[in-house]
Amino acid sequence: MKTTQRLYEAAHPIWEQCHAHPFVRGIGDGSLDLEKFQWFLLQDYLYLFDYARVFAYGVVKARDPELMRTFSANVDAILGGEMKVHRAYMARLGITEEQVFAVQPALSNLSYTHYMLSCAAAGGPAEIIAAILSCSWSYAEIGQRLAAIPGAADHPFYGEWIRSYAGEDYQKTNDALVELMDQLAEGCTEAEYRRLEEIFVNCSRYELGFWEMAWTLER
Ligand SMILES: Cc1ncc(CN)c(N)n1
Repeated sequence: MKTTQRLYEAAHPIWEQCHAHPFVRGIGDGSLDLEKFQWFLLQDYLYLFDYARVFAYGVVKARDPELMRTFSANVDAILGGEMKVHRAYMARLGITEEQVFAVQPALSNLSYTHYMLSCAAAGGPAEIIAAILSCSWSYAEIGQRLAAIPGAADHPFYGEWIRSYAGEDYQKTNDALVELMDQLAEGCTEAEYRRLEEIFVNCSRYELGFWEMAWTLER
């Protein structure tokens, strides 16, 4: 069995809780409170800077130039790609970048990013990909599932969010990360695999916590 298949199965019950979370369901049926989405957006914008830093650790730690370029391209894809959608929503809501930086990250957010950063600092490229993969992959799956709901991707407000994560660019970037995880884990021992699984499952738990943070407006 592929490493990523094992990881997926290990985190599957948590991912199903993410799909069933009222925040995610609310995006899908358009009923989500704007205040909750706005809080999510602010927290997620802050989150993405640290998420990009996790990839930046990969640039530092990769020995292979091609792998270095892959990590670097992902830093770019976050700062210049995924965050564009956030900036578009911020413009629609009249929020400036300065206002975002004045917001304190919620502890669920801070704990998540610091966990990823500590895994990246202590580990190598495989641990780094394990730390970012549940983030990238779970959103790819959420985007696809929400886009399959009739009319959801055309919603005048939440449609853009759904289309961005269900879209080809995001899906392709995620597919490449899934493939990279399998490549980096090739030939690893069972103990090494267990460490990757521990990181992947913990990050999935943090993903669920992030939805809850936004839903409860955790300060
Ligand atoms: C918390 C979180 N997790 C995942 C993603 C998708 N990159 C995100 N934007 N934010």
